[in-house]
Amino acid sequence: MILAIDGPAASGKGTLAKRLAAHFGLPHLDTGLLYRGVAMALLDRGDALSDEAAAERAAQVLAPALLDDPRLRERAMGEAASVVAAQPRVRAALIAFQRAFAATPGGAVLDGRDIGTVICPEADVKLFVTASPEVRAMRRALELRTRGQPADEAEILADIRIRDARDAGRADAPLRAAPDAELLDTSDLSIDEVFTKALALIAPAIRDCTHTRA
Ligand SMILES: Nc1ncnc2c1ncn2[C@@H]1O[C@H](COP(=O)(O)OP(=O)(O)OP(=O)(O)O)[C@@H](O)[C@H]1O
Ligand SMILES: Nc1ccn([C@@H]2O[C@H](COP(=O)(O)O)[C@@H](O)[C@H]2O)c(=O)n1
Repeated sequence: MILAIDGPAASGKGTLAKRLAAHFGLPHLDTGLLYRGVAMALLDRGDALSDEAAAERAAQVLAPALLDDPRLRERAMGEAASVVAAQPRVRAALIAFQRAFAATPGGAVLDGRDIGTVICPEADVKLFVTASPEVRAMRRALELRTRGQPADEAEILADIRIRDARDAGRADAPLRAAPDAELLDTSDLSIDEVFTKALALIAPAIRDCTHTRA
């Protein structure tokens, strides 16, 4: 059973994906970390983020162990990731790893921007998680402050708007809901409420999937 969870930055898709993965006993891949890893490799080497050949090489040799590096979670890395993610050669180099993960026996949960549209268009469950930019900025600011990092909510909101526009506006695998995705706006929902609503939304697909395999 493959669960594809897409949505814009800080919408809560990762939180939901982790929770669903634990609930169904499936492995989870946060695919944003792959693009963050490519960006970090370029920045560490002093390569320009716009150097598509260098970015493609970094994507081809990306080591899964790198995905645990806490620097990947830094705010600037999200912005840098969205620059390299607009490059078709980078996206192409990361497809095989994501599809292999999705093909884990028993299934997997992947979250990102193009899981339901490009990586796993055949996914059994597709959710597109959103929240207003203001709510996302507030949640991200709270998250950063909890980690002891500075957080200016107005700056974060501006970043989020830029990232949304870049992710949705790129030619290759833009951020968008798959036509058969369930939409889930989390703006006015707590983390527990989002989980409960997601379970209700995906129940028919889970039932179909379980019956087909029985
Ligand atoms: N429903 C919710 N209510 C309140 N806070 C939430 C909710 N869902 C997620 N959060 C919090 O919002 C922040 C962003 O959530 P999360 O990391 O899941 O978003 P994301 O969409 O995966 O972000 P990114 O695209 O940057 O990976 C986290 O601090 C998380 O704990
Ligand atoms: N499937 C994906 C996942 C991510 N991206 C790009 O990476 C940036 C960082 O992602 P986060 O989920 O960690 O915020 C994001 O802004 C996208 O540009 C992607 O293109 N496809």
